[in-house]
Amino acid sequence: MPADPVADPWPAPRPPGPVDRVVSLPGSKSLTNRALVLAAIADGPSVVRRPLRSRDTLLMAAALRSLGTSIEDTDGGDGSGDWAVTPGAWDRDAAVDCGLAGTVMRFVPPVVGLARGTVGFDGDPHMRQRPVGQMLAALGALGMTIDDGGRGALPFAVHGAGAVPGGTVTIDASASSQFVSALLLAGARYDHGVDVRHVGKPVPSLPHIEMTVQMLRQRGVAVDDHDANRWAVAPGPVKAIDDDIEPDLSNAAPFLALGAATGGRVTVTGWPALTTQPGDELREILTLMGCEVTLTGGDLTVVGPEKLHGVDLDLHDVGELTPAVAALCALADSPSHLRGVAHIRGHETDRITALATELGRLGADVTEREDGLSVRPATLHGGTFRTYADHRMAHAGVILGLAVDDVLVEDIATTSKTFPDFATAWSNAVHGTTR
Ligand SMILES: O=C(O)C1=C[C@@H](OP(=O)(O)O)[C@@H](O)[C@H](O)C1
Ligand SMILES: C=C(OP(=O)(O)O)C(=O)O
Repeated sequence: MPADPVADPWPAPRPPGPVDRVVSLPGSKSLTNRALVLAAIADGPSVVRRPLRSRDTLLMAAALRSLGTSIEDTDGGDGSGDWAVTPGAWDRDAAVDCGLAGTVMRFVPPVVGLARGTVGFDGDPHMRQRPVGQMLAALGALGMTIDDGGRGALPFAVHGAGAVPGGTVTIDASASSQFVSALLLAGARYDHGVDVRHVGKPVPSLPHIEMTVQMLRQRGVAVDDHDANRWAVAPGPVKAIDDDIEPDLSNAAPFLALGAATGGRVTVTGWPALTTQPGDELREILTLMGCEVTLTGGDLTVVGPEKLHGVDLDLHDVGELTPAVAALCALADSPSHLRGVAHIRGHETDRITALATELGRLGADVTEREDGLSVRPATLHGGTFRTYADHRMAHAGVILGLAVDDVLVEDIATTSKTFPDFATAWSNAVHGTTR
């Protein structure tokens, strides 16, 4: 019988002293899933090099394959090679499992309009709670036929007619930047392109929209993002290009925290000099917390201070970093305020409530706010850190385990959403050479 991850939580390893470690990380989820979608609607075959192979990206590959795209492992399937993508005739009905991947639920429906067939979408139980209604309404306004039973949520079906008129559309994307990215990714292949105008509270995670725009431009697509809250994609082909996937800089957070929280040193290799990934912001955040941070020739090194300092941060643009940063704040010697992230209540779980609850259960002094958390210094103790099927909650749990004895992390395997065999990589990093 396999172990029950809830009944048998994972003992988070605690290093005996400051660590000195060099780590290489798997590829970026956000870059891999965009590269796959763009390759599938491109004007010829291409290769996604060093893709992330994790639950979210395997679900994306499966979704695109089910439409009729060929995605082949260039190494015969041992998991170390690239993905060769050949666009195919999208002429069939299909069923897409979104799992808990926002990128699958949001990026795939807009391209299904280009297919001929009816495609059903569903996912994990919590996926039915995650926001998508505004995006489905926008697709309707652009000329697509969606059947969501009036729920504005999973499960829903998209009826592809082989072409999408496109044009101008207004959307409230304050719940997720992925609504905008999704429309832009498909937009060049719509008859009139797409002109997306956001109306509502500020759009979160803007670097992820910049990532989308940059990847479209790299493929010869004209995008006008001159005005705030407006993105216009001109109609035309998406050029097939081979793409190298950067390491996932958001998943670097726990590994950099290993240096930060132990007063040790961790180097992450392959850090890009220029990137649209929000994880790059960790350099600034960790510096503010008292770390020494240097980027030399693609090696990012973090040296932790004797004691981390609290921070007052608006994480609106980089909300996915909140769980790791909140865990570090709970280890700091002064108060912290993390603001601007109301939208992360719609992530894999309500991350604000989950963090307040679980940090609090281990003794942290936390106040939950509508748009974030306040954390004051307190003496933490061991216990079970629940993860709510959220990979980044698991990252928060293991970070606490660096400085607190007997932290048990529930369902460590939930990290497979964006990181293959995280538990082994983490144990190796923690138990590596110590100074
Ligand atoms: O486009 C993307 O790849 C992502 C956008 C962000 O979503 P939200 O805008 O919903 O926060 C981010 O949090 C998510 O992890 C990945
Ligand atoms: C919000 C996240 O994921 P998703 O792509 O499922 O929205 C995340 O990875 O932190």
